[in-house]
Amino acid sequence: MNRILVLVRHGQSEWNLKNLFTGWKDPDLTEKGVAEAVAAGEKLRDLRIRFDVAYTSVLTRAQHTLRLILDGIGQADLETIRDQALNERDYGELTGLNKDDARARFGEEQVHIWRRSFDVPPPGGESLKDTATRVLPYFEAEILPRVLKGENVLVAAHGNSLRALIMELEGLNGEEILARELDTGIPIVYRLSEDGEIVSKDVLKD
Ligand SMILES: O=C(O)[C@@H](CO)OP(=O)(O)O
Repeated sequence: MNRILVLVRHGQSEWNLKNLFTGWKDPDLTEKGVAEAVAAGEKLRDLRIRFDVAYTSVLTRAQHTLRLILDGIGQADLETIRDQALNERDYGELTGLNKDDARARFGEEQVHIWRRSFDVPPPGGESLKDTATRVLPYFEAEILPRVLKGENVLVAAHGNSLRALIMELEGLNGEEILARELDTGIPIVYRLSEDGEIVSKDVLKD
């Protein structure tokens, strides 16, 4: 089996647990997040995919998730490329605020718009559209060509940077992608055709 692209959001982070806007801040995984990453590795090991390369962001929670997965599948020495292009969406001035406190302060609707509209950025931060503008050129230049030449590629990244990738891969519009919530530590396994069409997609949920 080749031309496999696996996308996995990092396991639960300390700031996910505290319900804080995280963005480019760098908390590590919680115990639950570690267990999620280990479980993701077990599921991938059962599929017996041998990866040719892995990509991740420059943030600890994604790198730690990737490391646990690679240990789990017996590929701890796999070539790993870390790039800021795969970082979480920058939440600007919301970074570090509790999401419930932000709703109380700015109103439920405004916070929903900041979190889940396509092109309205939070103050000082990136919209999903802005995130896609940095993630997609990197994906198209670095990651996709390796899949299309027949390699198996693992990407461990973040809720919103992966949304941008999924939007492109699945041809979704801004509204459709925002309705997708990505679970922490759940691998999505795509097999692509030579021209980048999706041949199959499996979400490795229990
Ligand atoms: O806080 C964040 O950086 C992200 C991901 O945890 O949150 P949201 O789901 O609100 O976009």
